Amino acid sequence: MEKVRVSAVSYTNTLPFIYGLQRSAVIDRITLSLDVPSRCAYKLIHNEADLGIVPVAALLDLPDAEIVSDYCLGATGAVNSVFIFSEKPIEEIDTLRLDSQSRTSNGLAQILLQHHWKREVAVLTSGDADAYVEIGDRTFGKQHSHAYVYDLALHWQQFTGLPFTFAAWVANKPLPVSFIQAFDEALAYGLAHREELIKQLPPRLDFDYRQYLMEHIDYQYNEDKKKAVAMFLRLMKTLDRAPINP
Ligand SMILES: C=C(O[C@@H]1C=C(C(=O)O)C=C[C@H]1O)C(=O)O
Repeated sequence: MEKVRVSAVSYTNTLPFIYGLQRSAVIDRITLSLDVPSRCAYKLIHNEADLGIVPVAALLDLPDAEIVSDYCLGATGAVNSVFIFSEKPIEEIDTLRLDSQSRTSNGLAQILLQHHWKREVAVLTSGDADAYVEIGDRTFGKQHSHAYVYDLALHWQQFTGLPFTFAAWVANKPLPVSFIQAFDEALAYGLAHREELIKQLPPRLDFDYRQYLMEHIDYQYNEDKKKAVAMFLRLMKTLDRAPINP
């Protein structure tokens, strides 16, 4: 069989998965690329990859896709790496700039503005705005750099009572069951060895990697996370289709 083309997120949150894949025989059956989330989505949609950790918002553009793993990038409460940053309270913002690296969090921000905070806000993809969405490692240590900081997974939980799923392992075509099994075992191995991985990360005074990878990111794709995906996709369809990434 040809190698399976895998697109994984290039952020710290995905390192446990990479750690597991690199220590499994499955690594010889894949070509692995590391991409920002919006690019993972693009690759799956345009058949430049077969399997990826794909922002769940992109499922709307992937009619034949299947979530194939028991693991995801999620959170139960605060995630600590997906924010709206602002100098004004959310009640006073008129414009929001999206993050070009995101699909899901761009949608989540707009869902929360419309349905949770009940605000009508103009959405921009570039330029100056009252507030902006930012995801991933670029947010590390930035909690005190803005007057107002909204952790979007925390606000989703307050809005719905549910955990949140940012991205899930998605295949855009049927893959052999034996491959999927071996792949998932490699992911599980990486998660079980997070402490080893954390020891290898360069220490940072302004960010706690252990708390992030052991507590904030919640990797289990369980029933409540599935419910969250269904609810999120339903709410996405209620939005005026936002300008999103390719
Ligand atoms: C928790 C995060 O979740 C991410 C957010 C995504 C998105 O907004 O589309 C996609 C993948 C995840 O990397 C993060 O990046 O900080």
